[in-house]
Amino acid sequence: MSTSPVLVIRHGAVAYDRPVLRDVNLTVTSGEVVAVLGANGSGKSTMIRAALGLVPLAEGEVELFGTPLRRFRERRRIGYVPQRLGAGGGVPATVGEVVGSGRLARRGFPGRRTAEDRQAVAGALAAVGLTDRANDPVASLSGGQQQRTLIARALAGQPDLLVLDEPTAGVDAASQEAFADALRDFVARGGTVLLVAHELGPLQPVITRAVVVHDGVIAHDGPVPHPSGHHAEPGHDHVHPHAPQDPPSIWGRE
Ligand SMILES: Nc1ncnc2c1ncn2[C@@H]1O[C@H](COP(=O)(O)OP(=O)(O)OP(=O)(O)O)[C@@H](O)[C@H]1O
Repeated sequence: MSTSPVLVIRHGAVAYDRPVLRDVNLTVTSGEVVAVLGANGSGKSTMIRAALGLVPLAEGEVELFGTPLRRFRERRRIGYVPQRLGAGGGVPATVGEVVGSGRLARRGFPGRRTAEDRQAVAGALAAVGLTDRANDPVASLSGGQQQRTLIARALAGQPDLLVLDEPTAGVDAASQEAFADALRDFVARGGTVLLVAHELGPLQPVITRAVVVHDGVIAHDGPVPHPSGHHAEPGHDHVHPHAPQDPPSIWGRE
């Protein structure tokens, strides 16, 4: 199996109105499932968006599949599911249509739908457990199901790298298990995954490496750190404001 770098960030820095990321160095290799963890506002989303060229780097460089970002043209090799994007949004599309749109980059112009397209869409719907909802309007689905629709759209494109920003936020436990299985299957077929998460939950066994972002720098890169104290309690959702005496945590929301 090839272990070539899929994504490299070297000395990456991003600033909006103020610096948000500094000297980020990250290499994701083929077959890895890397979780980006860290507190609210630490820079996790910014890091993956910069890696995809959605946010400009103030310093440093990015390579995707061995090609510098500015010369990278094989967008279809990447499936990206952004954070909290309501797939419904008043668009009267069905689940099947939204997932089918994930095939567009793969089609030539004028782009007829092929048997392969149909198969990929069916496989992606099955992977996220939404086969029986294919003909329903996306707007009629729950938030978690809409999130799964977007994951299926990314899977339908049969990317080599799947980048997901909080894919399981607001998704129930059974769906998280189904998503973990879908990821396993994706990696078994040669895929690589980079995902942002607050809680790993059922995803934990699938994760091969964790990167913790703290205050705009990578504070840990290695095995998944174990949550400690009350952060480890089931159901702890990390959204409460911490009392000043709380120990600092690199795990949850502060
Ligand atoms: N487009 C933007 N313009 C200005 N500031 C931004 C922008 N996007 C993010 N920020 C700021 O950059 C910092 C990092 O944000 P980012 O979304 O990367 O954090 P995060 O770790 O993903 O947080 P969360 O867990 O809440 O999603 C935050 O202070 C945020 O307010």
